[in-house]
Amino acid sequence: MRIPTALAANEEPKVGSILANLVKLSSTGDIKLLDRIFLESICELLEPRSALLCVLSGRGRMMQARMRRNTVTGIYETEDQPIILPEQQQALLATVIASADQMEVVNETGDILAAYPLQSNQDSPIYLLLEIHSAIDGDQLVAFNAIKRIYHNFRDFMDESQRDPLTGLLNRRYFDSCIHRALEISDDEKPTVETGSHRRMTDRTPPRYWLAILDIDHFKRFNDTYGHLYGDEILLLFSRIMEDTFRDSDLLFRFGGEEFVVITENTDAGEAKLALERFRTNVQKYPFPQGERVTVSCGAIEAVGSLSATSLLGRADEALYYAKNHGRNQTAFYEELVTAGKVAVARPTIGAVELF
Ligand SMILES: Nc1nc2c(ncn2[C@@H]2O[C@H](COP(=O)(O)OP(=O)(O)OP(=O)(O)O)[C@@H](O)[C@H]2O)c(=O)[nH]1
Repeated sequence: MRIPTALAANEEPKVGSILANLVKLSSTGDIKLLDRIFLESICELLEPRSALLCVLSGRGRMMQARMRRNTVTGIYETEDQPIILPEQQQALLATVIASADQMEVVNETGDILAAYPLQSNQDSPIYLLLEIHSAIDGDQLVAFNAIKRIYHNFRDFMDESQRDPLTGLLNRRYFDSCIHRALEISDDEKPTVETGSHRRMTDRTPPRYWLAILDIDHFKRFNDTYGHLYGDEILLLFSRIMEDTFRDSDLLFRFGGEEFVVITENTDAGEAKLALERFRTNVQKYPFPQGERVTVSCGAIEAVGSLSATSLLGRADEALYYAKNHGRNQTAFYEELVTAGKVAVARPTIGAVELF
């Protein structure tokens, strides 16, 4: 994605554009978008060579988003690829992570490298790393601090409203907006064959998504045998296995109780099957406390755009029901069950309403 910089070199930041950024920051309901708007705002205000946002996950992994100014066009470009930071930037970031204090150093080309802790007291602390030509002046500093504070407050708020408090996974409420976005993407980017018109076909393989409901088998037994706290521990460990097995880009939810959902991107059904089977066996192999063996049943379906979120969940649930009734500890794909005549084809629905 490219964004034009609103400011020419050496021009004073305009109050209007800063206010517009603050409004944008406070009006999004999506964490990834919030991170991007924050970086855009920082780029517009300070015109750094690059601005990098690092989010440390509880498991020590680092998620990054970076905007870097194209030296020819002057336009900022976001980088989606994993970033390997130069040694000096890595060292600076490590120092700031350890000290939780902001820090600046001058690099070999005379630019200032500055690192700021944005949310160092959270489970997932966030840091901002800037490469800037000259020190931030007084006016810029006021706006910079305001943008940082607003970003911090909204990210806190979103983290709380979108996450399940026990496991830290995304919650049921956040599911609706995510599934709609996944469906829009999978529908819009599907290759189309149109006679007479020239809809452009790209070489890029369109993304495909699978939705799976993951339900711990006989979970009630753990609560009944060892008590509710032990049950909570199982739920927490189960969610960690999800985080360790699925990709960082997959969306992981706890819907409530012992029911979890994953939206996972794969190239084809075979790859989706491998990912879910890997998860199922990882749960089965995991050394849970008290030597208990925990297993999971999964019901999965490809998330195609022609189906509503309600239909997708309903069909994944049918596949899960089948898995539960045929021995548990297995993954069932809705499409395969329909082909094999093991479940009836569901009638099309819009939202929760059946069409005929
Ligand atoms: N520890 C704990 N238990 C919960 C929580 N939420 C729901 N439960 C319990 O989860 C259990 C779910 O049991 P059931 O729906 O009967 O299903 P199950 O025992 O997992 O059996 P199958 O799904 O049929 O394999 C109930 O005993 C709930 O009380 C929670 O947050 N923590």
